[in-house]
Amino acid sequence: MTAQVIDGKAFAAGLRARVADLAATFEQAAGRKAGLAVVLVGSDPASQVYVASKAKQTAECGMASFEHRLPEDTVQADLLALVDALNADPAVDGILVQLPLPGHLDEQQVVARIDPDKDVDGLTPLSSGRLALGQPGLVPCTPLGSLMLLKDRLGNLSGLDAVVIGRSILVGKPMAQLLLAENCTVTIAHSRTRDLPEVVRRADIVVAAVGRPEMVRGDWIKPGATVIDVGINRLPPEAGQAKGRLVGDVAFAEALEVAGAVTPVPGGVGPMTIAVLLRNALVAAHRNAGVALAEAAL
Ligand SMILES: Nc1nc2c(c(=O)[nH]1)N[C@@H](CN(C=O)c1ccc(C(=O)N[C@@H](CCC(=O)O)C(=O)O)cc1)CN2
Repeated sequence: MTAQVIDGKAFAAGLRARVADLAATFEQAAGRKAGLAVVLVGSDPASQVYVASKAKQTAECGMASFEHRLPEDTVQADLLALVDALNADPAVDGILVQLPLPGHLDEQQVVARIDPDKDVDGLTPLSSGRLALGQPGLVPCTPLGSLMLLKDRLGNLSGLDAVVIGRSILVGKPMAQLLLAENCTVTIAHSRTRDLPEVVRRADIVVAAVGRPEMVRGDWIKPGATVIDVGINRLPPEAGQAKGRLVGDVAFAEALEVAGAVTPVPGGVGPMTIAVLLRNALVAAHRNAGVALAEAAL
């Protein structure tokens, strides 16, 4: 039987609609809009597209969008000064610095400078610590979006075997923490993992976040498993085409033959990333303004 294709685009649209409803209620209660600031340094083409989408979707949800585009040769001190100014701005509830930053900048220092109460990316040391300790806080967008898709498909995840392939700060590590908090038995696999296919074959849940096109093959997947593909890789263009095809880290057609459910690329986890960012910005706005929010509604 063919696997269910998990429609992240539709799920993200539903989440954005809920955010928009609650953003309007927030504006009534707080007497101002919730505000999200996004900082882009340089001209990476993919980052430009993501930042433009973030600004557009923020405004569509009825929140204030503050976009800061800085030149490629921006120095660390100037970027830190902008973060400081956004930290101090009462109209800004959430701050996101688009990653990756140009190589000459110290990413960790920039992220750590963000006020944890405005850390809608969930990447500051305090947010990471809270997640590890099981304390409430803001959680990185892609892992939280992936968890929402998993819970929507599977309900209770308790006791399931989960393998996360990749150990990045942005996805792999927080994803593993979230699955652990749901009482999964979690394995984090990475480039040095021995016999990766065999490790993956044991998993009821596979989260692939390695950045290697179609690396996870169909015969690695346990029959009926739920596969979340976080990879977004552009293949070289075929003859006569300007752009190459987008593929994930999972061989999608092969996975469809074995898995119980699988996210497509595009249209799976990707759209959830921005929808969860808007959700996090709204959560931060409520906390910063002292307005109550039933977070379960999101
Ligand atoms: N500070 C951050 N930087 C980056 C993050 C992040 O969460 N915080 N994530 C990624 C990029 N990203 C958002 O920033 C992002 C990636 C993908 C998508 C998306 O909707 N993808 C579409 C396909 C888009 C295309 O055609 O290229 C999909 O999968 O359907 C949205 C946001 C790295 N940086």
